[in-house]
Amino acid sequence: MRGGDGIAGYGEALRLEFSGPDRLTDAAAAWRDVVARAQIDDDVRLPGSGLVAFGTFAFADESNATSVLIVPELIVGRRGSKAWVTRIGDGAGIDPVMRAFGDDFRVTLRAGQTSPADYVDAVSTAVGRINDDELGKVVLARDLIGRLPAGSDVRRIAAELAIGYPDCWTFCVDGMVGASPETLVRSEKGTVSARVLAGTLPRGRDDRADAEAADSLARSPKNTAEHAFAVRSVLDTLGRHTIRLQKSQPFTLRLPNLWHLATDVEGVLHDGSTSLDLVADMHPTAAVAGTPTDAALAVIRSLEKFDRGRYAGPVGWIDAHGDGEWAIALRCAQVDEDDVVHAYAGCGIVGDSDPAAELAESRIKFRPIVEALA
Ligand SMILES: C=C(O[C@@H]1C=C(C(=O)O)C=C[C@H]1O)C(=O)O
Repeated sequence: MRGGDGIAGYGEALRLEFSGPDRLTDAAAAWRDVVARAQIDDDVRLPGSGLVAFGTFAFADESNATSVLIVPELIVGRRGSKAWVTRIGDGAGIDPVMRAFGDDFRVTLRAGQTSPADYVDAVSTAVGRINDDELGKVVLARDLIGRLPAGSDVRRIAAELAIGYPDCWTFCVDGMVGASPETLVRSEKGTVSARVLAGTLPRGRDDRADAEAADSLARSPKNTAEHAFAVRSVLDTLGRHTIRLQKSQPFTLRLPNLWHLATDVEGVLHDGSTSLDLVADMHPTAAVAGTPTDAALAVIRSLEKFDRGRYAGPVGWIDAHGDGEWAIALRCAQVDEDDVVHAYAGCGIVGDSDPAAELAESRIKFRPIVEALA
């Protein structure tokens, strides 16, 4: 959901689970099979109408988290002035009734497997490795943990995020809930687009300080270098699937909690890839892993003490044409079946990163989810 437009599913008509290094290509193939066997009646013909699966995928090949594609029994969608209902399989029996939110809850998150001091140490070690020329950039994250009262209504968290962060993509799929400012890829009727982020500064305390923050972000060699890595990785991959690939100039994107450096990319699909094929090829980008990818993933494995689960993985939806909208799962938390909440946030580390500043930045990135739970 973004800016009031979006799709919400009820029930589960089909649930497909994936894991391991081929989880994304397996999902792309499985979705082709599902579509080939489906009989679809869609008069609305808008992005998100007709047969749709929602998905959330683990970040790492070796993760213990399951990756899923879920086809709901009933979907309610809205885009601009149009709204629709899609019924799937036996969904004919379900009515899209409004269900009141469950009880209000307040949860405080505390440090998980990485204390703030551990994070500062990990960042220092990473800076050392970058300056030894082992790699150019690595994204290091830390985790927070908490527990919701039993049976809490996770929709409350999604609703808070959608209201507070209308320019972000708010998602809630299989307990993975968040509001991400960054897309991995969107495809719609042959046009492929992406919003790449990397480079961050906190918002200023007043208008003047805020304008200065945006200005210094746009001029900062550290942030522009970090941003360039992320844009290059997206252009390289999308270049294989598109023609007329264009990028905007980097611009400063204002969110309620911080400024990001952003670049929008758009091209014309030339090889019939579905949005999941593109996701499979693009993940993980330099925005959430680093560069070069393999060296960055090795540093993440050695310095992060936890399984990222679906954090920093692709989250979104795909329709019967293969079109879809996939965000990178950031500013998010995973609510497990036992009501335990794991939240994650990370920062792109380059050669001149200051560990204390990165810790402060990660704190601000936690703010959307920490506040939505409070
Ligand atoms: C890794 C995260 O964010 C990423 C890292 C950024 C940075 O370091 O500047 C900015 C946006 C995202 O690409 C996160 O929010 O957890």
